[in-house]
Amino acid sequence: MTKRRIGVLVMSYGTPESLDGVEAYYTHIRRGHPPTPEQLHELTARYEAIVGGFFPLRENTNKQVKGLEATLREEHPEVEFVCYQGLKHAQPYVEDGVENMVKDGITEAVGIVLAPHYSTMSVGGYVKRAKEKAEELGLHMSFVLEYHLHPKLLDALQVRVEKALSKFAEGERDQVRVIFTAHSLPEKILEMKDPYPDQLLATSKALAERVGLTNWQFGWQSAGQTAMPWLGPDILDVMRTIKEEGVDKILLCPIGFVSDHLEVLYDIDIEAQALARELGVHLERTASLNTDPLYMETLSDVVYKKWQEAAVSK
Ligand SMILES: CC1=C(CCC(=O)O)c2cc3nc(cc4[nH]c(cc5[nH]c(cc1n2)c(C)c5CCC(=O)O)c(CCC(=O)O)c4C)C(CCC(=O)O)=C3C
Ligand SMILES: [Fe+2]
Repeated sequence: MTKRRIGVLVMSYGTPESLDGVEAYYTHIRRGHPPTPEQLHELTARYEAIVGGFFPLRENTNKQVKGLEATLREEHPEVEFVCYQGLKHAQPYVEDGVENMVKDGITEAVGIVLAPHYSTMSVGGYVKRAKEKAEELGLHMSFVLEYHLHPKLLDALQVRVEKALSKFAEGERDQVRVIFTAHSLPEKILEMKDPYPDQLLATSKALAERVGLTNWQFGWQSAGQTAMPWLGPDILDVMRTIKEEGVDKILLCPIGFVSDHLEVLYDIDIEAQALARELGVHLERTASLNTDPLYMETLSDVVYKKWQEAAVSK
């Protein structure tokens, strides 16, 4: 008997294939408007500083998709899960992923984004595109919208916070200010009652409680350079402010990201580290989740539950 096949559309931001591809990628992020030469130069320089010949997010996403498929198959051998990639700003695009499932004869699928916190602008954007394509092609799809308090996700993050804290001298750990961070979004999301800030705070609080942190706060990172206001405070400003208050040990914990990429390897490891040196601050950051088995199990768990829910309601 052939097994029932279930498609899983695994969505992620996407990254260029090469330095030559940065312009097309940036143009896609800017909804078809090419960047100015200065903007292109600035972004290319940031990639050059981290890539060393390859783009880490591409490899990491490939591995996460494979890891999720392996975990789903191991945990649920009675059916056959098949994972497809759908990227927001690079090929294979979200729509390509949906089309590939249909071409392979998939008739039921679950979509999930490699980002644990829901916001209309980010996760909502991926889901809207996948839904539209699925409806057009007659594919039955349901979507995981968030998993920011999943116990296994929190387990994985807790281990990382504890490990990073152990890099500070034993008697100094209670002086370390832990800053949980995520990608900033335009402030206008607040008017739309977007759940993003609250979900990020919920993950932060859950972790602080598990680790027993009393000395922590939340900060936004990687805000865009546009005329409209973005959510703040920015972590670079937070670092300056708390240094003035006497804090000289900081741990950044980027809970909004699940992979090593530009915002972690450049915005934290290069930009924030340079500021830390300037301020005389000892700065550490938690390791990214990448293919941590606990993260793969988190994804597998929420995908399976969503598929079951959809199968029952059909
Ligand atoms: C919420 C959010 C996440 C997390 C959730 C998710 O993962 O979806 C995220 C992740 C990422 N963002 C990334 C890269 C970029 N994002 C940009 C621009 C923007 N990001 C935004 C939001 C987010 N971004 C927004 C509102 C903009 C303004 C333009 C727009 O309205 O869309 C720009 C343009 C230049 C700049 O502004 O720096 C770049 C290069 C990469 C890939 C890194 C790599 O390749 O290693 C990743 C994982
Ligand atoms: Fe981004």
